Amino acid sequence: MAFLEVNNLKVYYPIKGGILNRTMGHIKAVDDVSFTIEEGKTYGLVGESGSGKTTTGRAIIGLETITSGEVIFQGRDITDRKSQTRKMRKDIQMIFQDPYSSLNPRKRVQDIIAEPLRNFEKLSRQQEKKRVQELLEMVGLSPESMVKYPHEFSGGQRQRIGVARAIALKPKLIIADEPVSALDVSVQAQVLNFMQDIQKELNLTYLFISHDLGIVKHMCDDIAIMYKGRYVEKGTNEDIFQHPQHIYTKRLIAAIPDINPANRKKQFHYRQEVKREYEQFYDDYFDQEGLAYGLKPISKSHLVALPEKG
Ligand SMILES: Nc1ncnc2c1ncn2[C@@H]1O[C@H](COP(=O)(O)OP(=O)(O)OP(=O)(O)O)[C@@H](O)[C@H]1O
Repeated sequence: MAFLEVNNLKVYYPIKGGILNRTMGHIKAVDDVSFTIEEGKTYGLVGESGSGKTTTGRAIIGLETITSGEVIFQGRDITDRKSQTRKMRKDIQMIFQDPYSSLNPRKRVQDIIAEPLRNFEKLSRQQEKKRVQELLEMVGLSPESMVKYPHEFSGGQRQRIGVARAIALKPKLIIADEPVSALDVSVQAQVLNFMQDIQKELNLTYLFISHDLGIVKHMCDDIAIMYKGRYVEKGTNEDIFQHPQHIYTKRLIAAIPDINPANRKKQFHYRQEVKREYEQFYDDYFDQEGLAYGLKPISKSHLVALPEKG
């Protein structure tokens, strides 16, 4: 039995218009996406802005209405949020992208971290304080942090507070939506390493959402590349980085900056190779079905990426 199973997930948003505000069509934010995650592993969802990563994560946790498909968590169907038990809701938590806006600026750290505990567990004042202290210690912050407000912390520290809140209920699955993209590069590595440590310590499973393939390479066991709500390619970390099949994946890999001077020549040649393949693919694509897809071939640079070939 897979730990988390997502089958044929679709999330469509209606496009309203006209004087009667009728539904004129749909934005297919997630369009027929399926994957499984094994316990204790990290599954990466990668793609450019608007590809449907966040919607996928939010749909799993019940924050978006699912148009069709199913979500099975530890053998139980949790597609419909109403059917989720309190226990299931505790078991899946989310870490948000922006540690600056996701923490309530008017609340003290103690109240921020204790909020899920207050919703789900009946603890005495004393027990709650002890638990918050333990959580702060776990994420590497001092007990004095309890009485401070979010603005008194750096971005990396705030994301640690976000993690402390997410793990307060001892969840099993954490959906981490771009957890480090709002942070300085120098702090990103610290937070990512810390997330890996805590994963081992608590046997957590991650659904890791990112637009940054370099980070995903570092973090994820299995990876799916998304484009316009659909999968372009999925596989193990090795499949994706050592043997990418799709030109879109190859372009993303070619775009990862390599700061090691020893690799520059290799990377230059790889980029040239990918560019040639992309141009060939682009020509084939527009010969066959360019107009059907509704894209005007204005110039090659006009396109960020192309959909799956055939
Ligand atoms: N509530 C909504 N109503 C209508 N359209 C939406 C809504 N939420 C998302 N979308 C659309 O769904 C598509 C997928 O959005 P989503 O946020 O999942 O992408 P993403 O890959 O996470 O992008 P980003 O990295 O920029 O957050 C986009 O075209 C977006 O405009």
